[in-house]
Amino acid sequence: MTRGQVQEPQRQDPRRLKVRGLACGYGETVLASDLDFEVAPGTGLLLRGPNGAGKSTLLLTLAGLLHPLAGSVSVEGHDPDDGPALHYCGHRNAVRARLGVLDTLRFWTDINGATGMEPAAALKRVGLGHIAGLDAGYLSAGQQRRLVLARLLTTNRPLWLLDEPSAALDAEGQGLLATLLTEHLGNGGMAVIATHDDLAIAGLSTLALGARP
Ligand SMILES: Nc1ncnc2c1ncn2[C@@H]1O[C@H](COP(=O)(O)OP(=O)(O)OP(=O)(O)O)[C@@H](O)[C@H]1O
Repeated sequence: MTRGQVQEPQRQDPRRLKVRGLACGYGETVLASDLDFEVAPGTGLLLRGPNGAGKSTLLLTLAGLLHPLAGSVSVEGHDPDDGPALHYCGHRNAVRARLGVLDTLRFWTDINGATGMEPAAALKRVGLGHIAGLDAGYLSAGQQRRLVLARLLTTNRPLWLLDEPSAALDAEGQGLLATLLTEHLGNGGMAVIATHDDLAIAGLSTLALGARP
């Protein structure tokens, strides 16, 4: 730096998923407790653990679809004027059988906000461009999963909560998922992903949930 130049302070992205003292479960059944973690821009968290450990339950709690049994979840630094902070993609693909593939994506995009890719371009990106007019009910399991990935692309939201996103995806589809996640994190996004598969992506740490007795 030459004399007289003022160095701009590094603009820190203030957004964070912040979890404090969180317990989640159903009624008297506590599946996980005393959870304290943060997910910062450009990073993600993998939820690991055996069947029934509570990964989906934790994701639902992070998404605000289940009340915490204790503690708090917040997405700090997110401007509500920018719309909802997160995408939640659960086990089910939320596909209506008699609605076309492109129309399904347009339907979601109309609801969620057209802040990302054009639906037709997003379909091509996930490898479904050639069947845009097909009724979504005729998609294979892996193709339905790809359609869900396209939903992430048509509406920009900083935090992706993904439950088994690679389920039913072939090797190429798993590579696509890794690429989309890498790009999302590279753009300052955040992610929490429950999976039994390997996801070779930089910037991920792991939270292991225990087995139930
Ligand atoms: N609504 C509910 N009421 C009571 N118990 C529930 C409810 N939903 C799920 N459970 C139980 O909570 C436990 C954790 O389920 P969860 O789906 O979170 O596990 P998971 O770690 O995601 O498992 P998997 O790897 O099989 O997807 C299971 O024993 C399940 O039966």
